[in-house]
This record gives sequence, structure tokens and C-alpha cells, in this order.
Amino acid sequence: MDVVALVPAAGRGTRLGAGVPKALVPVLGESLLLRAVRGLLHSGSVHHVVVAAPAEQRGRMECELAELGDRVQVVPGGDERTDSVRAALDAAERFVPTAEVVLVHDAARAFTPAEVIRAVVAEVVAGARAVVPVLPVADTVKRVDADGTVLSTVDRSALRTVQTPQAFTPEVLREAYACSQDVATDDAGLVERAGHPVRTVPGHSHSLKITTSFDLAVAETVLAPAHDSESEVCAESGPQSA
Ligand SMILES: Nc1ccn([C@@H]2O[C@H](COP(=O)(O)OP(=O)(O)OP(=O)(O)O)[C@@H](O)[C@H]2O)c(=O)n1
Ligand SMILES: C[C@](O)(CO)[C@H](O)COP(=O)(O)O
Repeated sequence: MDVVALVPAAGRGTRLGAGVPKALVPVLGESLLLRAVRGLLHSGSVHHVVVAAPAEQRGRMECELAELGDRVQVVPGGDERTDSVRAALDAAERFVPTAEVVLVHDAARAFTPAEVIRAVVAEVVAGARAVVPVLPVADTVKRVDADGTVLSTVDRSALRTVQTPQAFTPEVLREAYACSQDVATDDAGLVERAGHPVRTVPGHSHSLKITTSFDLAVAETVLAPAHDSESEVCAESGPQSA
């Protein structure tokens, strides 16, 4: 099965406020972008990666990823995440027309464990057309009005927070993007609007989206050390396969 991952990395990182695009922010000496793309390829389930970069940072991101070889392409992204994914999807059709599974994975989720990547791919290989990793909601959730007064307490038992990588058949993702010019907060949202069922697999706390300076501190002290020691063990025991 030929698997391509699209990596939107064209965001500004406004909430992090690092002064450079978030994907280029280093954690223990390596950028979020390099960590995210290498994690996909080293999972053993992903064969090609198309990165959507800020247009003016395309060359810099190509240099950042050069060590990973020609299985990685970098294209200009867009103003919204959805625009960046659309640009990467168009490019993937040219670079990897043979792909049978397409993942979409935030560069900001640079510490996603390999087992999550392998799980979403396996679910599509097993017949699902769209798959997302999810976690249960740990806090009580309330609906509030514009003044901040509580309207109701939501039943959280059926609620899940959603991560990436999200996995699709190429046909379903293309159809979802062709059907809609809307901005969606995730890709599965467009697939849902196109009327297709979306399956879930367990997500992971280490797949945290690095959004704020607190998240970056968690990455430096917890996620990167754990990920780096796990990678050393995997390197010693050889590559994994899908
Ligand atoms: N126009 C955009 C906006 C976001 N992204 C990417 O989408 C992922 C998830 O977005 P988020 O974490 O919200 O990143 P930013 O948009 O950079 O964050 P902020 O809203 O704080 O600026 C990131 O890898 C980001 O680079 C993208 O490719 N193109
Ligand atoms: C796609 C996503 O990571 C799923 O949780 C998330 O919605 C992206 O967040 P953003 O702040 O809307 O870019």
C-alpha cells in the first residue's frame, strides 16, 4: 500500500509567539517540522510526505528536511489550514498518483507515537474511508452565552477531542475538498459534510498540538525526551512495517 502524508506547516504560530513560523521552532535542537516528518517516515507506514510551507519559507523548510531525501516534497501553503491542505493534496496527486491512503498530519503534532500513525493507516487498509485519532474529554464541559453565563452542562460521555494524523482514501478526501470551499477546523469535518462515515482509533497524550508556550515547555521536558529515547530503541531494533 502506497501511503502519502500531507503535512500542513504554513501556520504563523501566533499563539506561540516565537517570532518564526511555529514549524521551524526547535525542541532540543530539532525543529517541530523535522520531528513531525521524520516521525511519519520512521513509523514504517508512510512512504511519501508533502509539506505545505509558508510561501516565503519554502526554501528554508526544504533545507530543514533535506536529510530525509527525495520522498519529501515542499509546496507553498495558503492563508488558512484548509488552503494549505488543499495545496498539498493537489501536489500529492502529481508527485504520488499511486497513493492508496492519504494522511493529513499537523507539523505542530511533532511527537505523535508511531503506533498512532500505524493505527490510522491500518484502519483504512482494513476498509474504512476516513479515520481520526481521538481522546475522551477529561473536564466537565459547559455551554455558555455571550456574557459568560452557563446555559447548560453538556453530556461529555459521547464527546471526544480529535488529533492528527487523520487518514483517508484518496477518493474520499478529494471529493470532500472538491465539494466544499469552506474552512474547516479539521479534514474529517469536510468528509463528514460530504456524507461519509468517519471512524475513530485511540489517540495519545503525546500527540499534543504544540500551540502555546506552555505546550512548548511540555515538549522540551516530557515529549521530546520520551520520543528521542523511544527512537533510539527503534533504531537499534530495525525499521517497522505497516
Ligand atoms: N494557514 C495555515 C494555518 C495552519 N497551518 C498548519 O496547521 C497546523 C495546525 O495549526 P495550528 O497549530 O493552529 O498552527 P498555527 O495556525 O500556526 O497557530 P496560530 O493559530 O497560533 O497562529 C500547523 O502545523 C500549522 O502550521 C497551515 O499549514 N496553514
Ligand atoms: C486539525 C486539528 O489538529 C484537529 O484537532 C485542529 O483542529 C487544528 O487546530 P487549528 O487551531 O484549527 O489549526
